Amino acid sequence: MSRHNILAPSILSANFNHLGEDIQTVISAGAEYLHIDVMDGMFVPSISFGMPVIKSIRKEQNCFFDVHLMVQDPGRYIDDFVSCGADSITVHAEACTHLHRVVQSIKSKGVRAAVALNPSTPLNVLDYVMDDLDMVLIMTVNPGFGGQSYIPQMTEKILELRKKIQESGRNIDIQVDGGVNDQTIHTVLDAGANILVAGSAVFKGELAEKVKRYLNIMKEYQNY
Ligand SMILES: O=C(CO)[C@@H](O)[C@H](O)COP(=O)(O)O
Ligand SMILES: [Fe+2]
Repeated sequence: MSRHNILAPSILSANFNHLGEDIQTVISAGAEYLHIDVMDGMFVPSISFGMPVIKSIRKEQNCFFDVHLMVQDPGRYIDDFVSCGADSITVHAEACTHLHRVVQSIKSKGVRAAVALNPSTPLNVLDYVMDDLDMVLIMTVNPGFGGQSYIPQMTEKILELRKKIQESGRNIDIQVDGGVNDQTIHTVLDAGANILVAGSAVFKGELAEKVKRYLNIMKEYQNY
């Protein structure tokens, strides 16, 4: 079966002094998604950036905005993130009291809907929303910071999710986020992930070279 693999550089690890240029570099090198981490200091300990920053990037970029909301009760902000340019919105299952309602609200705005699971959250919390999802995000670190190490037990979780999706005949992307780098990229692709977020591995290196190298590796897994 043919699989569409996508690289999603996370700007959390970018140098904000020249953010616009660096985004252009990773997109020109072939990255299809731009991963945008929003943190509220409540759901996760850290605070990153929000709507004004995204809006301002959107003025100069028409690439795909993959917005990862690490925000408590994200249903309050769906309209805002759609109007600042999100193409896909990911909410955490753990942050939503009414997950089904939030997913419906994202879909009703005509953008892609995704749910993220923290490392300790089991896959079965998705059972009754799966039909409405375009993507599931398996967190391979505890959310909140860039530059953490991949949690090895998450490989089993990715494998299990890939099996579940295959058996159901659904067409749902599996995104992984956290600790994806030279050491772990083959592991997550082997396990069945097809959208790879990479923050520090891309932005702390030679940007274009890193993106191209990862895309070449991902090509080897197209017929998985
Ligand atoms: O959502 C998050 C962190 O919570 C991420 O998207 C990070 O930005 C990934 O960074 P690396 O682990 O790739 O450095
Ligand atoms: Fe993220």
